[in-house]
Amino acid sequence: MLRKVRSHGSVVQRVVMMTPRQCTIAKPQFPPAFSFFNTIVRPPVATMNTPDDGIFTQKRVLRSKVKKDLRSMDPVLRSQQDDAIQNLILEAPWFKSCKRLCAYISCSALREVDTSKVLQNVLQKETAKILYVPRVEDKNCHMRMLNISRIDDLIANSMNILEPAPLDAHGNARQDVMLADEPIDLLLLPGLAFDKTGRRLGRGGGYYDTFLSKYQELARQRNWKQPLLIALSYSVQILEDGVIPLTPSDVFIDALVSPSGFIPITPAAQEIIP
Ligand SMILES: Nc1nc2c(c(=O)[nH]1)N(C=O)[C@@H](CNc1ccc(C(=O)N[C@@H](CCC(=O)O)C(=O)O)cc1)CN2
Ligand SMILES: Nc1ncnc2c1ncn2[C@@H]1O[C@H](COP(=O)(O)OP(=O)(O)OP(=O)(O)O)[C@@H](O)[C@H]1O
Repeated sequence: MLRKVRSHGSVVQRVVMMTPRQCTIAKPQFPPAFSFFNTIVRPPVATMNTPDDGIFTQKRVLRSKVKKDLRSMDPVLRSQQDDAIQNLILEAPWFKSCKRLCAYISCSALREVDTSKVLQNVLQKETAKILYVPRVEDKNCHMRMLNISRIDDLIANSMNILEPAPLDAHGNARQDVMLADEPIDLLLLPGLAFDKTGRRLGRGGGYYDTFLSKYQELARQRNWKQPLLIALSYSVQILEDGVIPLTPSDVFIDALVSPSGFIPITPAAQEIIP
């Protein structure tokens, strides 16, 4: 949702992100320096709660627990796990051969698995890969995946997550993956918790589940091969099977990359193991 907000005397448009049970109005902030290692400055928030049903409460409780575990993770261990996960991806045949992919821009303040090395590799001209990254449009869990060709194409949104502006430096609309003529082969997904049956707990915005179900439908209509859905996970984020509450719109992942290796879940993921 775009809201006009008065900031130091001038009116600026800011994207205000809404989680399903909570409307959060972020105080305007000046964009920080562009960096993968951005930190979140939490603004004071106005909060509006609506009644919950049980399963969403269970999800919320689990999110809080995992966020706490992530915050208490030793930074050295975290950095080692970031390297291990990214090295596994960079060496994987399914990554090397992939031509078009969607990936998230990691936010260290959210304790997300770092994607900076992977993205740097993808954006080298020699790899000739086409990259799409998320941009929250904030209407009905609406997120688009837009094409970028340089890290400098990104600016911080109200949550301090880097994302592309809809227009590039020449004023041309960036390509939206939903309007592309060719399919993506791979999606690298963030998340708070995962299990080895393919369940994924996101941050509660419904952005990824909504996007994934729409993209899967598009691929079905066009007779395209479905993209591999591969989530990146610290060891502490892999929970016992069945512990993650499930709601009807949850989309299952194909595989996990954790510091201890690639964990295939679906037949599609088994097929790509050398
Ligand atoms: N790096 C990255 N980019 C992404 C996502 C993501 O999870 N990671 N998204 C995936 O959807 C979308 C953005 N959705 C987001 C949803 C919540 C929060 C967030 O900061 N949540 C806080 C709690 C906020 C609150 O409850 O008011 C948190 O998780 O601590 C960030 C992004 C698109 N881009
Ligand atoms: N395909 C969809 N279409 C419409 N709404 C959806 C869809 N998927 C999820 N939602 C809605 O999004 C909200 C959040 O869902 P949920 O708690 O499962 O999110 P999440 O999996 O944690 O987040 P994300 O999908 O962003 O990673 C719910 O209200 C859910 O109904």
